[in-house]
Amino acid sequence: MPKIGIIGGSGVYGVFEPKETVKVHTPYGRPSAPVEIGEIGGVEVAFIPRHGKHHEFPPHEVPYRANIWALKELGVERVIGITAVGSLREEYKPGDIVITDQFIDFTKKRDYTFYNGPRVAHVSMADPFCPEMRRIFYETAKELGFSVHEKGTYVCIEGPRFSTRAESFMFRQYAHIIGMTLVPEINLARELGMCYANIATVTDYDVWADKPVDAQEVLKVMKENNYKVQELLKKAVPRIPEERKCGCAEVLKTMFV
Ligand SMILES: CSC[C@H]1O[C@H](OP(=O)(O)O)[C@H](O)[C@@H]1O
Ligand SMILES: Nc1ncnc2[nH]cnc12
Repeated sequence: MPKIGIIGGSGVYGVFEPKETVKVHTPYGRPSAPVEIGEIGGVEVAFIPRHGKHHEFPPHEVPYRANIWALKELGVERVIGITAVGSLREEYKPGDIVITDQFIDFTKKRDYTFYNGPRVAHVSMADPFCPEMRRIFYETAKELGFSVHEKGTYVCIEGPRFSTRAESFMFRQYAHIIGMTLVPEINLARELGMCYANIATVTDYDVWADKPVDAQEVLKVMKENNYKVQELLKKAVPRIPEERKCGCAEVLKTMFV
């Protein structure tokens, strides 16, 4: 059973040669695509392309609950979310990698929880990312010589449109990177006691800089930098300890009312 699950974002459609493809049905419908099972550096891993095999799910229609539920059902304990993000700061440059450590939620109408009653849960989100995985990804990216940021606050917008200049200016006051998919993927993983880490690749300077971002630019830059994500996963995944000492699952003890 794979203990590590990877959710690939825009431009990331396969991170290994799958040994098996599993069709999972969940109480929340089907995941974005059948789950691919394979190996990275000798470690069994499950993979789901977030937007579907042919990028058919826009960010606000991704079946986030089904994706996380399917991974959980397959035995996954740690989720690695790969995302393409815009930069809100000069020093976060296109091509850089960010090991996100905080987020701000500006989404509007998604399915945020597995607990819509009668069971009620309030999950702690103060430190939402797995510290064990974050350390491993940061150190490995540095070893590989990549330009990597140890921290970054990700503001998640509803999309599918990009921001206005006024919105971007506001987001710049308190976040470093911007995307459309971290929420509610991370909330849902945490509600099931899973670890979550985000490897974000910067693709553009959003709309505050001279040239406003467009989708073609995001996909082009992501394609050019895909090898970094592949190399990082290849080297870092085998370093993730099987036994979790991070405490991410501790939230389950206190979240139910
Ligand atoms: C293709 S442009 C916008 C699109 O790219 C990012 O996707 P992901 O986070 O899944 O890599 C962004 O969040 C939007 O969904
Ligand atoms: N500038 C941007 N805004 C929102 N999502 C993005 N994904 C990649 N670049 C983005």
